[in-house]
Amino acid sequence: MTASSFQRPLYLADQVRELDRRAIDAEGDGFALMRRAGESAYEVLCARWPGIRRVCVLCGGGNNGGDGYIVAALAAADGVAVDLVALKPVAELEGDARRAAELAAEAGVVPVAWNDELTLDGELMVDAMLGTGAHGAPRPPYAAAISEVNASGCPVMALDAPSGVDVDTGHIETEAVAATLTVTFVGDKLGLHTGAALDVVGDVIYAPLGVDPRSHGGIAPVAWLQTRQDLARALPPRRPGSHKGIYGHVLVVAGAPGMGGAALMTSEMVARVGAGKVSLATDAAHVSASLTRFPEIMARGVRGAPDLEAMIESADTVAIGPGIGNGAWGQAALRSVLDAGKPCVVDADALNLLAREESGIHRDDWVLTPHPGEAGRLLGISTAEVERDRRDAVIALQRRWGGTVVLKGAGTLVYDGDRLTLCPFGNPGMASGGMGDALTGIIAGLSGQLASLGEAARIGVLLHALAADAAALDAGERGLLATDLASYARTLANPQPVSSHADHA
Ligand SMILES: NC(=O)C1=CN([C@@H]2O[C@H](COP(=O)(O)OP(=O)(O)OC[C@H]3O[C@@H](n4cnc5c(N)ncnc54)[C@H](O)[C@@H]3O)[C@@H](O)[C@H]2O)[C@@H](O)CC1
Ligand SMILES: Nc1ncnc2c1ncn2[C@@H]1O[C@H](COP(=O)(O)OP(=O)(O)O)[C@@H](O)[C@H]1O
Ligand SMILES: [K+]
Repeated sequence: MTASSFQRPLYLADQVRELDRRAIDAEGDGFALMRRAGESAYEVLCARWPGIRRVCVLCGGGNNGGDGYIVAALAAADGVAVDLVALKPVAELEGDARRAAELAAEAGVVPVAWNDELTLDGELMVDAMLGTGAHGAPRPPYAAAISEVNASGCPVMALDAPSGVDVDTGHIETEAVAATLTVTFVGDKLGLHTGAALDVVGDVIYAPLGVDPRSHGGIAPVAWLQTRQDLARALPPRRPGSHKGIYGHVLVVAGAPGMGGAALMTSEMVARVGAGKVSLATDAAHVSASLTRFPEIMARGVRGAPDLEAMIESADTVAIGPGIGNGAWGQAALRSVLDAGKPCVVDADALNLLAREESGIHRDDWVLTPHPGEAGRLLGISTAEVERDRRDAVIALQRRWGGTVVLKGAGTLVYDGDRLTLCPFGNPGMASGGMGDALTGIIAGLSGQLASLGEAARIGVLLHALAADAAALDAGERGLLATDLASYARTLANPQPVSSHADHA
């Protein structure tokens, strides 16, 4: 896939430090960059908290602290009362951070050394304790200061990253500052957009500080942040002369005895995002409900392998997994699908069966959509290990199983062996049963309309999350159901205005 000009590149801490270094070399002055970091943070602060009277700035001993001293200097010069808590004595600061502290002193800011007796208050806390130079869990006195910031109950603006977050992975080892917003500098960081970090970053505002990371050749981003515009780019209006044969025939294999809901939710989504034809192979007991609810979907009860093989034969893509269980029905169905060698989207119980039974399988023409638990089973590691480094996990899954892997959960990652994309949309209302089935249907439904299965996975993840956001905007996150997504998914699958022949007459 070609790089979308809309997508924002994401980097690791070491890469951003290298970007900093190159920008400083080009400019010949590191302090100018730090000054711009402080200035842009202060601008964000004033826009978000206009008329603020009192701030508390906590500064660490490195350059992240330096950014904080600049913010403190600017606030004090503006007549804002500043309490500055220094985690390292100013006399021990070095380089640019030292210069920034001098600037704050000139503006009348008097630092107070951190001690456990301090009670933090103010209208706003500014977290300038740890940035890209942090390694491992926060050590004393940072750990205590982080707890104290969180206990204060004040809004928090984090500079570059909330202290305590691993900016490479989003992992939080012990405790991180819970920010209201994070202003991140020079290059945006992967770990601010996935996993546990999402609970503490607040709104992430990217401030490039005049540095264009893309102009610094040789530093390839580790991932790309999707944008809404990606949908319109991928899903142009349909050709007026279209017929159903060109948009793909998707077979959904889902719903072992007693699990018909998953089959209906998956196949409804296939149809709603515009597949040309949808068939459903399910347990015979679910057929009449399916026909009643969706007469457009060709539902058949599967009695044995020959039945299923015939249905697979006539399909372009197969989606398998939702509600297939781990019993005989599911095992036989998965075996038939894998033997047929058709492009497929594999989810849910099919992934658990794969993890249990298939040792050497590796394919290009499939999409696997594990949530972190399923991902752990596929890799033979724990869910916690998957979540500790989601990027590492999705890359390992793709290497092991091939194709395109979607690692679900907040900050969903999609990796096709070449490009890693991160979906910044979606909301906690999606933590409800059936949401994964909807995603499987959306990806399979798009597969016949896009250039590759990998693209169907990327665009499907985006569309699914945006549909959930639109639905949550209407009626809230709590109580959001997978079936609520259908009408929004349809709208989002048509991002361009629709024209009819009559318009051209
Ligand atoms: N001139 C530059 O390089 C620029 C740097 N910038 C800022 O500088 C930051 C990076 O600065 P640094 O490289 O000095 O790193 P940091 O300021 O992020 O952290 C380094 C300090 O934290 C301590 N530390 C590291 N891990 C710790 C842990 N787990 N527990 C307790 N203490 C720990 C180190 O001993 C050191 O004192 C960026 O995040 C950004 O905020 C920006 O001002 C832009 C310009
Ligand atoms: N907090 C969240 N933020 C964003 N997306 C979420 C969140 N929680 C769940 N999701 C998404 O909802 C879907 C849930 O899928 P899954 O866990 O397989 O559900 P189920 O098995 O119940 O169908 C995934 O696409 C996941 O990324
Ligand atoms: K910070």
